[in-house]
Amino acid sequence: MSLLSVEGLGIAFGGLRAVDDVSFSVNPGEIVSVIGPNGAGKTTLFNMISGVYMPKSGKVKLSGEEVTGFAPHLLARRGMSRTFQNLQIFQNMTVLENAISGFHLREKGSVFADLLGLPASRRRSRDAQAGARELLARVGLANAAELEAGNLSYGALKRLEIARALALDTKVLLLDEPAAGCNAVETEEIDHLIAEVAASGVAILLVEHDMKMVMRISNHIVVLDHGVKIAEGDPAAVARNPDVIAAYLGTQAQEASHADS
Ligand SMILES: Nc1ncnc2c1ncn2[C@@H]1O[C@H](COP(=O)(O)OP(=O)(O)OP(=O)(O)O)[C@@H](O)[C@H]1O
Repeated sequence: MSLLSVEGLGIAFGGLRAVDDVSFSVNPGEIVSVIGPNGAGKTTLFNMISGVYMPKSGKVKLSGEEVTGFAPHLLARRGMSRTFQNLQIFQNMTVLENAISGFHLREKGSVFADLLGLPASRRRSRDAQAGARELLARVGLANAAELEAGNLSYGALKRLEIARALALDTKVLLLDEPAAGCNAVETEEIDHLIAEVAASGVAILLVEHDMKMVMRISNHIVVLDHGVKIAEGDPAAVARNPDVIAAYLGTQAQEASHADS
């Protein structure tokens, strides 16, 4: 069974159908990317899947259970986490503290138990610390645990954000432009990390503008244009699809005519 399935998802802003009747699914270990020209509806689709926007139509299912419009923390408890285009890292905290913060969404303990330092709360924080160190090792940041996050390179910050999103026994990981702002070396490190996470059985949904990266790491690509799914398939099939070529060439032609005028 698919870990994530999106069935006929749609939303409109005013009269504009930003996403219209989009369906696809992501299986364990699979990397699925959503691409499309600017304004195609990628971010809006992501926001509906991750509980930021309530869809007007359609369903989101996690392992067969309907979770349409569930708040992000409820999705996280069911195994779905996301990263954001803009880094959500606490720059003044250490790398380890940032990774630990990823564990707090799952915790059910009371604030009073934490304030009083009760045994259950001490155990939880020991577990979170051990889990966070494991995650840092997984993303190649074990040696940076005690550094202030603000001192990390941009690529390392992006990997820290992925580590934090993995803290919750994540089964479905949504990555919003994980390589944005990264140089070629950092992008390659993120490539490897995403492939490694997928190989561990996590279902990955990716929105990314770096087309080379998308073509390199995706098993399956969904193409949106004006809110509608115009194509899907493996990278080679999508790259030679005439509708996809026309959608991208159309945007370039528009940009060129704006540049001329
Ligand atoms: N909150 C909103 N209110 C009104 N219109 C919106 C809102 N969010 C997005 N839109 C519109 O919906 C359409 C899809 O936008 P969206 O940001 O999802 O596209 P995108 O594919 O992510 O674009 P980009 O590649 O530029 O990030 C656009 O026409 C956009 O102007």
